[in-house]
Amino acid sequence: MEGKKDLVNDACLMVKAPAKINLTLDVLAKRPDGYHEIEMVMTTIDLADRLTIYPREEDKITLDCTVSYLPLDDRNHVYQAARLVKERFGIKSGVHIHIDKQIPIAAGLAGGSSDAAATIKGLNRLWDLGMNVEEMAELGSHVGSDVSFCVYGGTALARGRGEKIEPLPSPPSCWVILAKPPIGVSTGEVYGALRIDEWKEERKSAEMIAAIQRSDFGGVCRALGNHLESVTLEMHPQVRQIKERMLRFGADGVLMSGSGPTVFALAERESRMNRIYNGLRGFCKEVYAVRILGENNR
Ligand SMILES: C[C@@](CO)(OP(=O)(O)O)[C@H](O)COP(=O)(O)OP(=O)(O)OC[C@H]1O[C@@H](n2ccc(N)nc2=O)[C@H](O)[C@@H]1O
Ligand SMILES: Nc1ncnc2c1ncn2[C@@H]1O[C@H](COP(=O)(O)OP(=O)(O)O)[C@@H](O)[C@H]1O
Repeated sequence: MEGKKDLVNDACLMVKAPAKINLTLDVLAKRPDGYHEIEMVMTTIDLADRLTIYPREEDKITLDCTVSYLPLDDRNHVYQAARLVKERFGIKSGVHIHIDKQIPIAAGLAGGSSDAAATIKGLNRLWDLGMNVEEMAELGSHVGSDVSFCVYGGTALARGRGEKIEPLPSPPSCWVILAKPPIGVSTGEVYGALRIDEWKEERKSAEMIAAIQRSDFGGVCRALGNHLESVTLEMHPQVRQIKERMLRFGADGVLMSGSGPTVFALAERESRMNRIYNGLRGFCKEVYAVRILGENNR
């Protein structure tokens, strides 16, 4: 492995990068800078990439990854995050970062954003930079809109273009069954196809926050909502088929995450989780059953 030749020693640091799901995603307005003003409730789940960070003497950032189809240069969010930390703090040494990729890519689960957040948190520890969570979230927002939330983790309301974070309590404990159809979705394309002038969809974030605060699982299921869902459903009819199948197998609530195409079902009981998981497996290659991760990990 070329990147590991000049490692300082065997000392390395491991950081977990969990995926997120959107319990809500309300689009409020299109902004002059091209982004959309949004409100969304997100929570991290127990499906995670793992990063191993090796210090190196040479002033260079190198990456390797368990999957072959991700770029390992400055197009990778991990590279961008590491470069940003080095620039901000004037660090003259380097790192090699190994990415153990478990989160599906371009899936609406913020895999790349979570890797970037884990890189910032890991380098903060490795180089003893003393950044607090707010400072790391601010730095991360320059890599992507979802990176700030991923720095906080847990459950939170995200506002602005996604970078203004207010932590929330954890939703009631439940199973999350995820199914990703074999298509990748471009977040920019989905936002771009929104016809915001004709927008009449109900906003769900306030109702979701109230249900979470009451620890009301039924209320959480009723408050699920995503304004990007109809756009992606129109582009990819398979997403609707997965939703229908999940409901038929007994899901308590079903929604597409982020810009998609991953769809998740919530289930309180393990028996339901098993039914949904087994019912989806013959239909879709990528199916996961995981738990919500809980409180934020500040
Ligand atoms: C939709 C969401 C929901 O959590 O996630 P994913 O589906 O990507 O996981 C996020 O809003 C995605 O965040 P992220 O993936 O970090 O987006 P960015 O890289 O910042 O932006 C990609 C593109 O999406 C559009 N964009 C993004 C965020 C936003 N509030 N308004 C936008 O219009 C812009 O066109 C931008 O160029
Ligand atoms: N470390 C990374 N992991 C995943 N995708 C990455 C990474 N770095 C850059 N990307 C690019 O970011 C895009 C979005 O990926 P991802 O974060 O997985 O999806 P999403 O924004 O839908 O949650 C992909 O086109 C991918 O090539």
